Amino acid sequence: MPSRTSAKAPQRQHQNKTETKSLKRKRDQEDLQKLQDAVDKLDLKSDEIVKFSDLPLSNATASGLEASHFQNLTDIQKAAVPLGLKGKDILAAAKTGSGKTLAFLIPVLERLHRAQWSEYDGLGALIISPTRELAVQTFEVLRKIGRRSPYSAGLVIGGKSLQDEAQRLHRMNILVCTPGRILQHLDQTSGLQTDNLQILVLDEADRIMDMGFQQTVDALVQHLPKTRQTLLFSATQSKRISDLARLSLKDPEYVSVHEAAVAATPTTLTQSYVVTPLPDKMNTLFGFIKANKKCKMIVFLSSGKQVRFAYESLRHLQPGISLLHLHGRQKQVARLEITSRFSASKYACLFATDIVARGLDFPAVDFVVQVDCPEDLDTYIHRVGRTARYEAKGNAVLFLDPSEEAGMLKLLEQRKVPIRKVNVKEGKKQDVQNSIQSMIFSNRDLKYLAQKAFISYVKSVNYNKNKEIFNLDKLDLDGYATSLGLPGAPQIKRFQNGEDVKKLKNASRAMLSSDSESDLDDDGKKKKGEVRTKFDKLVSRKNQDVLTDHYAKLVGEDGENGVGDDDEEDDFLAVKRVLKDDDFDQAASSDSDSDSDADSTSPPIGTKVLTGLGGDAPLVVDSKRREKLLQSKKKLLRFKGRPDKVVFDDDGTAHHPYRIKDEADFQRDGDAEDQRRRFVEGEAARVKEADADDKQVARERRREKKLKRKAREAEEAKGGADGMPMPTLVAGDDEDGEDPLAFLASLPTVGRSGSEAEEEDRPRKKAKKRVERDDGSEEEDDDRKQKSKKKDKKKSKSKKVIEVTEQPDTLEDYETLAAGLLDD
Ligand SMILES: Nc1ncnc2c1ncn2[C@@H]1O[C@H](COP(=O)(O)OP(=O)(O)OP(=O)(O)O)[C@@H](O)[C@H]1O
Repeated sequence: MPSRTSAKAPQRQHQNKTETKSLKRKRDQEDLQKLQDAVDKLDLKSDEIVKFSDLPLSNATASGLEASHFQNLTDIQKAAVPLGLKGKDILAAAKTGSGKTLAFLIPVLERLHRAQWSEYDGLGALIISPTRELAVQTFEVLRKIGRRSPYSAGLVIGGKSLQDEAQRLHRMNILVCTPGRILQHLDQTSGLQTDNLQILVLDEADRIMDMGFQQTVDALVQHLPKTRQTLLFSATQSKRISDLARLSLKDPEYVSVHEAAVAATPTTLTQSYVVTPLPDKMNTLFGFIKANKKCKMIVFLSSGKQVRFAYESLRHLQPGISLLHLHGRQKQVARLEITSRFSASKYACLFATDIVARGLDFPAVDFVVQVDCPEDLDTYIHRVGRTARYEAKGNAVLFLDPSEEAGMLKLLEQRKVPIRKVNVKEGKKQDVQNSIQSMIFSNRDLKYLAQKAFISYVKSVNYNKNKEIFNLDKLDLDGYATSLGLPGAPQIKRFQNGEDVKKLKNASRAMLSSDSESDLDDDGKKKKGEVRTKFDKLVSRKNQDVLTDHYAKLVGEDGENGVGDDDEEDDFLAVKRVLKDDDFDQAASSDSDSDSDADSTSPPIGTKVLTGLGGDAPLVVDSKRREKLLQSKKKLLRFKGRPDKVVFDDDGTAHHPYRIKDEADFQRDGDAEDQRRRFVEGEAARVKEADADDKQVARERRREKKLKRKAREAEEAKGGADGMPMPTLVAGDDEDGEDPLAFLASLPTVGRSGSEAEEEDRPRKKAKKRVERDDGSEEEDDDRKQKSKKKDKKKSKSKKVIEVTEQPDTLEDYETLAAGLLDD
């Protein structure tokens, strides 16, 4: 009797467990229905929604928000979240720093919750950001508020092997990505299914929908189902009908909480402008930085070259505050490191391009300084929005050349941006021009950077269509070049024509100022009794060529320190140097017939002659010279004749691989047929021997693998018994078990653990099948237990990919992340 009771006990236990689970499932269903009812009943005009706890949210999201210390909703959240919960398409606009990120992340998590999304359902939500930094930031907020949610989320911002990323993507429920990279995956990664996509979010939507991303976004949308919900957010939202059509929005709700506000910028932001002529900008900037050493500030410049030059030159002048710089041509790891260093700094000055203008939420920024005029008012609004975020105060300063003042003020007024004029205190001004000049004199890299900075600045002004503000004719370019430490302003071919160009080209030395010319005798040497400064010597030096040997070595290097090719400088400012006879020797000559660019007497359109720099020939820099050189190398191959193939013997002597025997020697070796047979037999014996060796090696390898596997299984069994987590392996892992993408991970499944969580997450159909089979015999039951144990083991292995992997918290983690995931 007792034995029968004890045999029935496990069966009863199992039954109890199953009942508990089915009860729990029933309860969950009821909760879900209640939640859905509450969302349906949600009054969009209600003033009673003040706290997140007033919203009908899942427990996971509510507790994630609470744990992240978010309690009260901001205006945009009050307006957009209820609409988002109801599944509406939204076009939302609200000032910078007003909390738009949560306003779209909460509807994302809730939509998946109410659709009972599980890891097996694939991609449910796609969040697109225009820059990698912003994508990383959004991913971080998602991790914070989604810490109790069961979904896996990935960050796809490019930079590394597409294949490595591809292996993981099919497991992700939410992806935060940049447009280019996700399109690449949608085009090439077969495992990434978007058929079920529930919700698409475009953060900084106006930027993503504009010209730069137009084709990418259109192609991207082609991959997505039309039934999805779409949310568009920005501080400067456009309501262009064409954009709405491109995204197939369904009766979109336009939410603009600050439309009636007196200012388009945060009320806690103090905005001023300083009129400082272009040649004085560096002095004013340095003075400003020195006067605000106990502050955190972002200095915006118009291009990466400007940023690099300002950073490199001013850091040598040691302003007494830590300087950082950020631009799009830095390596991804460096970009992330700088972003997190600046975030963590109390006092620092970050020189940056507009890659940080949108969305980034650096804590406690005191000043935003716009040294170069923003390209449009939207850019102005986003740039100044890096300070005075949420409820904090902040200051923004705009440097304007006198020629930019009227036009810019008109724009600011039109867009309701309150700004006042301030003057720089004379005593605070710092003259850094001489220091920069002497640095340039001793540092050729810096000189090169200064030239590039000058060119890119002039180019940015010229390209801008708003000629009321951006007018090259009104700028003192010579003075600007001198302020960058350059001996003279490069003339721009586009503004010269016909005779002027010839004169410029032929009168290279004459192009020096008449003063310096008169200081020199015929040999270019100093006249008796004249005092010549270092700077005069620099100006009159013959070889002012920016393509020094040193630079030539750097050409082609990319990234942080390289001063390599510049994609951006190919057009009217692409400058070109006349190649000397011995420069790229044959390359120039072989090019000369087809490519008149190399001809020193007639520079083509798009060529810029550097004047005022001295030398026998006009100095021309060609940003495409590398490609041309490569092309000509190809051409040169034609004249080289056929290549010879050689093999090296053990002594390193080269031989031709095949040697034809002398006829007499061949006859001496006997009948041709006999020789053939002997050769075939010999080779067959050699192949057989090699085959046997190969088989032996393969056998040994198999044995080794088997031993390894057994050892691993024994260890796993031991580890399992100790309650330790099993090592995680995913398809595509290499043998040593390293997971190349461990960082592309999940929001942890908190609140439920182990098999319980698994049970819940498994598709309901499968669970139902198991319940139906639960009344089997004892024997069958044991059998099934064994099988299910094996199954569970398998599942726990695959599930751990999602559960065990850690999110990147430290910079090193991000480096790992970068190693696997990153660049468009
Ligand atoms: N409900 C809230 N309670 C407290 N702080 C909040 C709340 N919502 C957002 N914040 C904080 O406000 C800051 C700005 O939020 P967020 O980055 O979402 O602004 P944004 O509107 O997206 O700005 P931008 O237009 O510059 O992208 C963040 O530091 C965020 O943590």
